[in-house]
Amino acid sequence: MKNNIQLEEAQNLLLDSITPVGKCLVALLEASGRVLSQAIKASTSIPPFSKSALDGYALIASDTRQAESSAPVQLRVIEETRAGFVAKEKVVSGTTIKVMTGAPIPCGANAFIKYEDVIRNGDLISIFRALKAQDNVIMMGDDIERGEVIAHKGSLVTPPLVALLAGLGISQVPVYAKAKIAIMSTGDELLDPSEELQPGKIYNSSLYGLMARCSEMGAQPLDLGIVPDEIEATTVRISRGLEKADIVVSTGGVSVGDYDVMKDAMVGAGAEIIFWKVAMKPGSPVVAAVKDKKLIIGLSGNPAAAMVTFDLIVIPLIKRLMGINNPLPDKIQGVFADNFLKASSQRRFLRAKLERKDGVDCLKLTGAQGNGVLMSMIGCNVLVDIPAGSGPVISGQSVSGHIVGNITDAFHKEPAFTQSVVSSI
Ligand SMILES: Nc1nc2c(c(=O)[nH]1)N[C@H]1C(S)=C(S)[C@@H](COP(=O)(O)OP(=O)(O)OC[C@H]3O[C@@H](n4cnc5c(N)ncnc54)[C@H](O)[C@@H]3O)O[C@H]1N2
Ligand code: MOO
Repeated sequence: MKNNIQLEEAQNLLLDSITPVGKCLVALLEASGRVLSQAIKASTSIPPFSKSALDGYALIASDTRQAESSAPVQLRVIEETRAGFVAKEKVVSGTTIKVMTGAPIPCGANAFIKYEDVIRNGDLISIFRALKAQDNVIMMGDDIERGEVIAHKGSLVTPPLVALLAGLGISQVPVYAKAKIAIMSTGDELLDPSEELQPGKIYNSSLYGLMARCSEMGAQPLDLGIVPDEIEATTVRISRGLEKADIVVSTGGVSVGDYDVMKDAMVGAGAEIIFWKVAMKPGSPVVAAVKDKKLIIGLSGNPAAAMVTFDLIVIPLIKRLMGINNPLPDKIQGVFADNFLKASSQRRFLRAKLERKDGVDCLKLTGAQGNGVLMSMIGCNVLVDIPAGSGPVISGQSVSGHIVGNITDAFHKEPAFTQSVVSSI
């Protein structure tokens, strides 16, 4: 068992020991947010035929070579067609077919002219300028060529990709299966939020927060509930989790107290401890074990510490399980926009929010940084990484951080809506 290792070593040790879960085919809408388990090749072009970019007339460009404002060329209208229909007639020299936007190019034609640029009189149109072949034609394959790879294995299925897949007539999408993450919270003090609060007890916040995080990641959380601080009960619960899930995550019981039973329970369940303690604050007592190639990760009981370590250690594992090639959080460099005066002998992760001001990426603390303080997880999208042995961090100092949430808000100037305050009920 390794002890007190660096975060990067912990991340890599765990990432190296897992492979993506299975693959499956899902309906198009269900694929949104999932990861492709194979590359997608276009079996058809988009558009599948050349078509008109505007409402107008299909013609042969060379027929208009002599056209001038003072000497228009006249063409005879022989048919009308529109999107969804194929013209029956062929355009031959001296003729034209009226079209609506999106109509397939009629046989014989090679350009379109818009209504506003012609004068129609009976079945004749007058054209006052010369056109070139392909003018106003959206060519077949303009968007996607048949045979083109439109998305690679490991790509995230985003809404534009859903649209492209639909455009190619793909209704079932090959994706990685959802990772199943079983989560339990240990602690004799814990109550479910549905229960009445009792003296000395607290509500179990971590279980719900971590399960919600799993759902947000597109994984499937399995609720293993609250477990008392007893080795045997915890062992049984770990084993139950291992039967059903790809990873088992627990909170609490990882420190050195008399009731910190997690390591013993992991061993009791037949797992081998990989490491205990990571050189970071919060969340240092995290413990990881493996049984039959499945990981069990014991996070610290302090709610914010549990969430921070979940983001830095467990989420990359979930991403890898679901086929994402680069699962570690992206890094960002920014200007610290606060004062954090506490010197730190340990490497410390501060909950912060990215705000772009006058083109500068500022990292502003989201609130108090105590290991149990959950409020500052709200709005936190970056964990500022303060190296071990640092003195106070002051405003204006350059810092680096790990992106753990949605940072698009940072680029919006105004809030999208007026926020109303909701009191707890
Ligand atoms: N002698 C030492 N004591 C402690 C050390 C140490 O190094 N030496 N480390 C401290 C640090 S740092 C942490 S973190 C904790 C880790 O302890 P545990 O993982 O065993 O966590 P617990 O003691 O079970 O809980 C800590 C704290 O969080 C509350 N808690 C626990 N679970 C939940 C939950 N699901 N929802 C909400 N709140 C929860 C719990 O009541 C405690 O207050 O050890 C320190 N001690
Ligand atoms: O390591 Mo504890 O999780 O710092 O709060």
